[in-house]
Amino acid sequence: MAYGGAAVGGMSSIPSSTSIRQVKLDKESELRIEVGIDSPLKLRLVNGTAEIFGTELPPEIWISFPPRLKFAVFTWSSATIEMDGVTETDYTADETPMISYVNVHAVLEGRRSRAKAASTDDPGSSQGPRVIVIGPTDSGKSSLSAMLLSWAAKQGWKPTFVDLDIGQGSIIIPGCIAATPVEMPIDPVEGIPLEMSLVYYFGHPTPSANADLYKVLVKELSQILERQFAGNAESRAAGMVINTMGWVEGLGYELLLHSIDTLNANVVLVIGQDKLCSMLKDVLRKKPNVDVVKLQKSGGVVSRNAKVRQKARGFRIREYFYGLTNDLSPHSNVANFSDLHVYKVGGGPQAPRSALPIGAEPTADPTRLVPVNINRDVLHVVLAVSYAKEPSEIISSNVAGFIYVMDIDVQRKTITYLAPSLGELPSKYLIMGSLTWVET
Ligand SMILES: Nc1ncnc2c1ncn2[C@@H]1O[C@H](COP(=O)(O)OP(=O)(O)OP(=O)(O)O)[C@@H](O)[C@H]1O
Repeated sequence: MAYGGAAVGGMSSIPSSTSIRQVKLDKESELRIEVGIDSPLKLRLVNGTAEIFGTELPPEIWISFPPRLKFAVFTWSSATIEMDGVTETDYTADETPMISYVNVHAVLEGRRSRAKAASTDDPGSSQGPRVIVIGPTDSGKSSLSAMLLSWAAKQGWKPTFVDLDIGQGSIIIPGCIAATPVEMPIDPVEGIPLEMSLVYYFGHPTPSANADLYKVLVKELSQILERQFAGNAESRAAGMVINTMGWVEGLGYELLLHSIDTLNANVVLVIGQDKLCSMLKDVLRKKPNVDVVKLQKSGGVVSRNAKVRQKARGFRIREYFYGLTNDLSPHSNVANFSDLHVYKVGGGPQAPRSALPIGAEPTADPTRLVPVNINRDVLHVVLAVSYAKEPSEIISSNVAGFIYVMDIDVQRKTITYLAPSLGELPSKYLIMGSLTWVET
């Protein structure tokens, strides 16, 4: 799911067709929609009040939702909605977990207010809630994170959104861990504005490619956030909402525990899994300031298989360069092989076997930098542009953005790449993972 921006309604226009359908929603019910795969859907709130994942709909304004978007229009009171266009499905539901979600929000609000009132000299009590949302794939983690952030922003807080879900990547592109302050309710169409985001590139859609690097990057991100919180009482009191990966077993579970620990989460929300919830309660019992809360999964959450997820990753990358509605104009540039330094991170033994003590097994160094010779293997790869000033800073540096390799001319030793903006890249150090994309 893509979300972000200032307010719903950036893409309004008046529908031309006469096929407008009206849906009346009763108190605490929702209209669940999957937009058709080929054309957008227009929708407006005719009367009452309604919200999409925590962001209120403006009255009377037609909003265009892009193909394939899945969402729910929920009302606390009652609402009349009009739709114009094709949907894969749309139906109303009056059983939702929204009351329990908003109750969590109310508790978090109380903690934020108490943190704001506390003296900033007391780092413990001036820290607002650090909420981590955990659950299997397709349990509604991103949607719940969006609601908690939007409801907080609506009340004037600027909570920090931390996205550790490298599989989908709701802040920027898949393969990243990222954080950004959320200053306004999130626009379910436009996504979160990127300007303030802090992004680290892991490079793969699953952590198993290099789990130790994932941990290192979560640690880097947390250190920067701690520094920011130390100097900013407002964002410290607003706290964080952390979205996680849907891998909750084995290594995935271990990485979740690592994230809880590293980011000092003090509210653990577990969606829809009793076993996971009780495991976490058990292991976190020794941390009395951490609350583990089980929440019900919404029946509206749409499941996505591996193929759909893979496609969604491609759409996300396309959206980064071209915008959701082709409203961005990326630039293609040409550089010489010698102008760019591409590195892969991790892999390969740390030291040759001959250099190790007898009997010792060579271990892979998760943060080892491996220079990449630019050749046809780099074609169609998405590369992160590091802020590093020298190679030794690559692991600890966040990234400025991404380029996409469109063409490699081995004879002329030139590389043609697509960049989101014109001009020189902020750095010549590029990180390569396994993320590729074929422009369509
Ligand atoms: N109540 C709802 N009605 C309709 N669609 C919904 C509802 N809640 C969530 N969805 C949609 O279901 C899909 C999966 O939800 P979401 O992304 O929140 O799950 P997730 O647990 O974060 O998934 P992942 O583990 O893949 O990141 C999304 O497209 C989301 O917009």
